Amino acid sequence: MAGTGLLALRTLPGPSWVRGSSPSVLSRLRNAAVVRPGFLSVAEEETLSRELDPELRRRRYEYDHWDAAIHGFRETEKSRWSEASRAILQRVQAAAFGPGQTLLSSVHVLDLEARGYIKPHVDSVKFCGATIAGLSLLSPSVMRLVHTQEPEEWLELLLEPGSLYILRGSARYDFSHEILRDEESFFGERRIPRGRRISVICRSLPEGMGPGESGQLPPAC
Ligand SMILES: O=C(O)CCC(=O)C(=O)O
Ligand SMILES: [Fe+2]
Ligand SMILES: [Mn+2]
Repeated sequence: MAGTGLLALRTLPGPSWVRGSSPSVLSRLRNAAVVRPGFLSVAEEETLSRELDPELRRRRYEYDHWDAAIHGFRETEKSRWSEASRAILQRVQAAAFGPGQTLLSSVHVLDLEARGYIKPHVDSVKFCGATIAGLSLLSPSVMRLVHTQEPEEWLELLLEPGSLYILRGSARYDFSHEILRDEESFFGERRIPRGRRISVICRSLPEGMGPGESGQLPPAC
């Protein structure tokens, strides 16, 4: 029947910050790819960006990530935080990670310039465990997840400033993730203009690695 696909997409169940190629992929990943818009209060967003901005500004934007996945970025691995930021990171840990999961001791802070973007990749299993949780600051963006074996299966997450996203299990292992460049930054029909975006990313330790071994990890995962 003509138009059925479109009708199906329009009537997909689920929150308005997650879109998917089909109802089945949406329901399969319901707990594996999660967006919590407004996770941060405006004051918390300001706390984080005020703390991070001066540290990031000391660096230059780069155009070749070691695995060539990220363009137009600068980054830092941060392990010392103000008390106010530590409280925020503890909320992230409680919201995204299970009691049995240990986190990497340093948090990945990534600053993408307005024309910066992240190409599709799966975070290395050598350096990162089952769960990735990221806070977005400053600019909205669209994260696209595509199944590595069946590329017709995809999900798009609308990441507004102040939102938290969580990728775990199948969403983390079986799907690549990317942040769309400005020219391609649409959430369905809706244009999401990209500006500078800072993300604060917490990851669990690789499976089977004890906290004592995390010192051997490379600076960025
Ligand atoms: O900026 C983000 O939220 C994701 C970054 C990312 O995918 C990575 O560093 O592996
Ligand atoms: Fe990644
Ligand atoms: Mn990385």
